[in-house]
Amino acid sequence: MPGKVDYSGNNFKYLPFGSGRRVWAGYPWGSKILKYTVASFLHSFEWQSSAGPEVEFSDKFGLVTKKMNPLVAVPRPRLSKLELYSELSRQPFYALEHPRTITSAMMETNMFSGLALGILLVVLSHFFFRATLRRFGSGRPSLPPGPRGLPFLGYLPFLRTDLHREFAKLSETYGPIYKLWLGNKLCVVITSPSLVKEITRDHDSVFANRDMTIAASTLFYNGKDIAFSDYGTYWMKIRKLFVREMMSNSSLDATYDLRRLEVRKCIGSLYEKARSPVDIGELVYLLLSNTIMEMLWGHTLESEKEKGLRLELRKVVGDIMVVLAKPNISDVFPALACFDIQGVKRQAKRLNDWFENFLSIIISHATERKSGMGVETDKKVGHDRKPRNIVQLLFDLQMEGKEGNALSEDENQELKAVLTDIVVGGTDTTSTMVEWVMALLLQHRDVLDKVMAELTEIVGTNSIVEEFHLRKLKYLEAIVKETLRLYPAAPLLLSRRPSQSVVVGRYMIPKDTRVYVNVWAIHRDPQLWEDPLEFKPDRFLENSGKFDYSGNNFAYLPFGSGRRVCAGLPLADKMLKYILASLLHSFEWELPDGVELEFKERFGIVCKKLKPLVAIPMPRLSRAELYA
Ligand code: HEM
Repeated sequence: MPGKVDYSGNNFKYLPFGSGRRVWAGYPWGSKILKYTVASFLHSFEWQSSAGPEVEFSDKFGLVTKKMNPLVAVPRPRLSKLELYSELSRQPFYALEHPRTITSAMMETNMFSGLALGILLVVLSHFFFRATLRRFGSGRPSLPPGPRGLPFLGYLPFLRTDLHREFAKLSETYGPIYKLWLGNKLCVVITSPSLVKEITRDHDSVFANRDMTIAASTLFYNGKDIAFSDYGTYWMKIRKLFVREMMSNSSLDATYDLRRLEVRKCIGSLYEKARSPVDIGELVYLLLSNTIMEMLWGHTLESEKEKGLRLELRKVVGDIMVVLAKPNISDVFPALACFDIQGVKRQAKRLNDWFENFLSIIISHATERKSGMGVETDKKVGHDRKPRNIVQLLFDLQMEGKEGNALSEDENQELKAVLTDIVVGGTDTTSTMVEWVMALLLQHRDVLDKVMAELTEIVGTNSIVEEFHLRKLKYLEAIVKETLRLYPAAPLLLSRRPSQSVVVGRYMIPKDTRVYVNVWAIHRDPQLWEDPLEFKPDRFLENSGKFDYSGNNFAYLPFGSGRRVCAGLPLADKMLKYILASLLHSFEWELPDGVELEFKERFGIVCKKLKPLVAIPMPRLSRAELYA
């Protein structure tokens, strides 16, 4: 029995120093000092409680739980010689036979005098150092290297706003895996395919949590959406529903008419504005937001008030992407969160209020139309199948097995969080990429000519682009892939958070670290890509099988990798190519006189062109009806 009950934490009925990896590293010292003090006190004195036999044991709860009332006792010397005390006591403690608290008695002994306290600290640090060495040094991996930063603030004051570039620069000094302290938040940045593989393949489930920030929690109802919810049954349920009902081949086939209608409306409106400058990002954003809304609830926003909201949506979503990526002092110093020093929470709340209003209109439309639209249950695929109304479906799912037709506050928030995700994730990413592709094509006329030739060959100028043409447009596909390489929409993906400490490379990544994957830097690594800064779509023609969007090639990850890979990938892939093919096939594009192209970015979770791309469309199809 004695061997079984020790302080190691292996007997789970007895855990005074904790257990497992986080067992208190100083427990051998702690237990020794405790025994030594008690033995010395008992051996040197006889003790008598000043309260007589009535000692009480009520406690005061805290991180360290203490005795509520100090124990007061009278020490009476019991050793044979006086000199035996002089070694122990600075003051003639032994001689003072009056009541004192045990803690003050301890403070009066030499062991706890100023000098001894210093020694104690050294001893403590020694044990801590040895424990750290044992854990991370000798045999056990250490934390990755990284810049030192300032005490308390860490690297926070040195961070520039374009994190992907800053992180890429730091990796030149510290290598493909390094750490940064942002305040007291430990962050690790990964910049190599083999390490990404460890995170998103070998330890995928450990790294499947997101690192929730105050901004994300405010915007997405405490992580009730798909992108920020923790890995677990709730995330699985909503992601599965979204992918099955909106992203499966049959659902996408069923919604083709909606996409086609919106693309044709966009081409028609461009035809009316032909030969005048057009803001491409704005145009495509409108097309995408209409498409997503049609797919979500079978309707776009049409009343005057709703049109106003529709026009504001792009700005709101753009601001959301920026606020989500902004380093926030409150995240790294939770004690300061109530001050919201940078106003990040206030801004996120304003954006969330706007979305609340927007989504309540959508939800009320969807529930009003319930009887009209209904959820289709037939399994027929093809254009004649009525598309499913996702809002209604989510609503029905929440209502399953319930009486009445009201959602609880929690369920309402879940519904809104998922819808915010789809509207935010589904619009800004794709429209941003269309804008980058068009800008690169206007800069590289040879590439533009080549893709125009492909469109003429595959589609012809007597007809319009249809989705079935897309798989034959190999050069266009290579252009899109090359643009996603140079300007990945989410250059740092969405950060991950390990659910337990784990070794990656040779280094320890502790539980709850914020992990960034710098895809932007990987996509521009000269060891992985020839002429990495050049726009050369042909590299993807030659290696078309080697690079897809699945996240299995860890040198090319525009949609992420592993379990948390982009959930909207099938739609994004289709829409990107369909919109680009339609814009390029229907018009010749020129820059307005005197306008110079530039490629500066506005950093956010989604990295956009800083200055909007403005270009002039000129009709090129054989008949005006093709624009109708
Ligand atoms: C060009 C377009 C797009 C790009 C480049 C893109 C990129 C990404 C990336 C990099 C991630 C993070 C993956 C990771 O952490 O490994 C992501 C997540 C996500 N994306 Fe996309 N995306 C695009 C379009 C879309 C669309 C159209 C939708 C929905 C309609 C969508 C919905 C989502 C969702 C819900 C997540 C979170 C997945 C999860 O955490 O389980 N995305 N996307």
